[in-house]
Amino acid sequence: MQYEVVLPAAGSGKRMGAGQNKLFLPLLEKPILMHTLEIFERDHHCTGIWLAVKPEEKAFIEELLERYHITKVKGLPAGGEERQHSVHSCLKAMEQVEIVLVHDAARPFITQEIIAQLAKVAYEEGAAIAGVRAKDTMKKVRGTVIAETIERDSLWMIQTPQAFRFDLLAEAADVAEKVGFLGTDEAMLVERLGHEVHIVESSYENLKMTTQEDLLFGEAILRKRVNEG
Ligand SMILES: Nc1ccn([C@@H]2O[C@H](COP(=O)(O)OP(=O)(O)OP(=O)(O)O)[C@@H](O)[C@H]2O)c(=O)n1
Ligand SMILES: C[C@](O)(CO)[C@H](O)COP(=O)(O)O
Repeated sequence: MQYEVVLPAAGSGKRMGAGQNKLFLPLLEKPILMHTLEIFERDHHCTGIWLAVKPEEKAFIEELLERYHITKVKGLPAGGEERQHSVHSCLKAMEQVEIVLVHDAARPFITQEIIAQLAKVAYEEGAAIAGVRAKDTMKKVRGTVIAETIERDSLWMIQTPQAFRFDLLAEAADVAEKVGFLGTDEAMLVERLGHEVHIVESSYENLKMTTQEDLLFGEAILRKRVNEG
């Protein structure tokens, strides 16, 4: 199933504490952003990449695209204040396609098998998101006191990619903007419209590089993959 992908890359990386966009930090000598881009560059089903960037970082990212021979980028629209705004900025710049994936540029370990499964379910059902089952006991806490232990069997930790029929996500993003709703993922915007969103079981390796220790885990994942060939 063919698709185009939106990669929000206009964050600040505050929780990484590196004093710069964390996507430029290296994992085994290659910037995190380029690891992510190479996955979609290599995937024959991906027909276009849209990268939301900070205007002041655009020229540097264009240099990186050339250096790493990334050819599928169709546009680098300006990102916004929040991740949702950055994604919306790409959706507004795109031509109508059948299936669009949204994937955090900060998740450089997604596999082509999971991407393919998401695109297929989105084609059949309209909306599909990646996630993994919660592994720890989950509790709601008020202040420092446990308010409730939440039944774990139905809890999933949600990741990206999130795949949609383009017109469904575009409408959901437009409505959210109109009413001033801010979600932490794209599925929330689609759920608000009353549309079912399906889960596709992903991998615990599909980490988001968020804090310093993620870089250690990330390098370990890359080394394992290199050793496995
Ligand atoms: N206004 C924003 C905020 C985030 N992102 C992107 O959304 C993805 C997930 O966001 P997150 O991990 O929260 O990244 P940052 O916002 O950079 O991190 P922090 O919240 O620690 O500042 C990242 O690829 C990030 O670049 C974006 O395009 N535009
Ligand atoms: C969309 C997301 O990756 C789902 O887990 C995540 O919410 C994005 O990160 P943020 O820290 O909430 O911006």
